[in-house]
Amino acid sequence: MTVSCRAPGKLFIAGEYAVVEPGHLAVLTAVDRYATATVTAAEPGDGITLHSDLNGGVTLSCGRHGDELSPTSDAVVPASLSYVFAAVSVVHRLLLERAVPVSGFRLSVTADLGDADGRKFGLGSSAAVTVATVAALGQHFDLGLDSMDRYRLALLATIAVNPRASGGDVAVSTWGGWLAYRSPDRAQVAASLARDGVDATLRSPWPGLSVRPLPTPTELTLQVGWTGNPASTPALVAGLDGDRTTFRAHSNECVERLVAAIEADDAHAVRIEIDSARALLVDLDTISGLGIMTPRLRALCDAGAAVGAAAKPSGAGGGDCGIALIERTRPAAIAELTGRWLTAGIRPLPLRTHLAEGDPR
Ligand SMILES: Nc1ncnc2c1ncn2[C@@H]1O[C@H](COP(=O)(O)OP(=O)(O)O)[C@@H](O)[C@H]1O
Ligand SMILES: C[C@@](O)(CCOP(=O)(O)OP(=O)(O)O)CC(=O)O
Repeated sequence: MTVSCRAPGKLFIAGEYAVVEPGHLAVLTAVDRYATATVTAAEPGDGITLHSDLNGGVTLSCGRHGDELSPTSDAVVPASLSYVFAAVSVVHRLLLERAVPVSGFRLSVTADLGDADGRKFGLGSSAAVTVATVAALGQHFDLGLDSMDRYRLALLATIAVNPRASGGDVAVSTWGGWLAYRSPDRAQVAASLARDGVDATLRSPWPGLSVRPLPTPTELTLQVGWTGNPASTPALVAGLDGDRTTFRAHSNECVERLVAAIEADDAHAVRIEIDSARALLVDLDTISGLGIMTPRLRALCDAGAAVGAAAKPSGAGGGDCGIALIERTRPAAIAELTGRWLTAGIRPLPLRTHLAEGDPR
């Protein structure tokens, strides 16, 4: 028996950086690029084997030591398998808590979230890989996990690797479509995990967390441009020291208005709030000197302004992708936008929204 599950990548629409603080709001959308996790039962005696297609192929054998999963022999977990290993470890602990017999398996993960040369676009490969792994193991062991369980397990795995991660990417990779997300207090969640275990933490309150599916805008199309430069999100987030209360408050107000505009399918209001979100990021960048706005991201936004699209960096900035929202009824302006991006060395990515289950659009 083989089980295969895929999970989509993501783009931040607004709320980056603010959403790192528990209870703060972001809007994200899932895109039609995926990570896929495949689980097959192992031959008797073969234990647990993890495999990723990254870097030409990486394999790790794992075994149980006490209640923990760890690499067999003295191997360390390679960075390319850190999220997969963390996800398997969390599910493994849940299996032990539920007294489910842990028979051996081979888990293999692939992703198409970068280009053919293996360069990542910043479409949330770590979250997609983590969510796909949890989903595939949940099915393999018949754990009866719903979306909230899968999100929570994937977030527990994610913060084991990167404690500051907001989990917005994990949420949108779980639910798909457009999503309004408020991040939970990850320190409290981690404390609950250490104190009460996985199963109890799945059922406990997660202060700050809220997840709300949004309708996909009908009048606007999302254009995505890749700067060609990969960025390091943890390094950028770590640089965000000092008191950012004002930025976060303004961001929250802006994203709340954006959510209302998306729910009303009001294209004009959506564009206004995207412009405000960009202005807030530009101010944050100026005050903090983080390097969010690279010359190419600035060019990407300037091209948007020149054709009447609302454009901004997506995610931590410093490279990766930017987005532009523009009315579907303006094909000439869309063509001009992509032409300007190409001239500025920005590669348009032909991405579409990965719709949430049951979304009629
Ligand atoms: N195909 C894959 N197989 C296994 N793990 C992957 C794969 N793609 C990405 N990852 C994990 O995600 C990490 C990259 O995460 P990150 O740098 O945050 O990029 P992103 O912005 O795409 O999430 C990798 O180091 C690896 O641990
Ligand atoms: C700064 C952030 O709010 C947004 C970062 O978004 P990116 O899209 O840059 O993320 P990855 O590419 O997946 O690392 C940090 C966070 O929310 O954790």
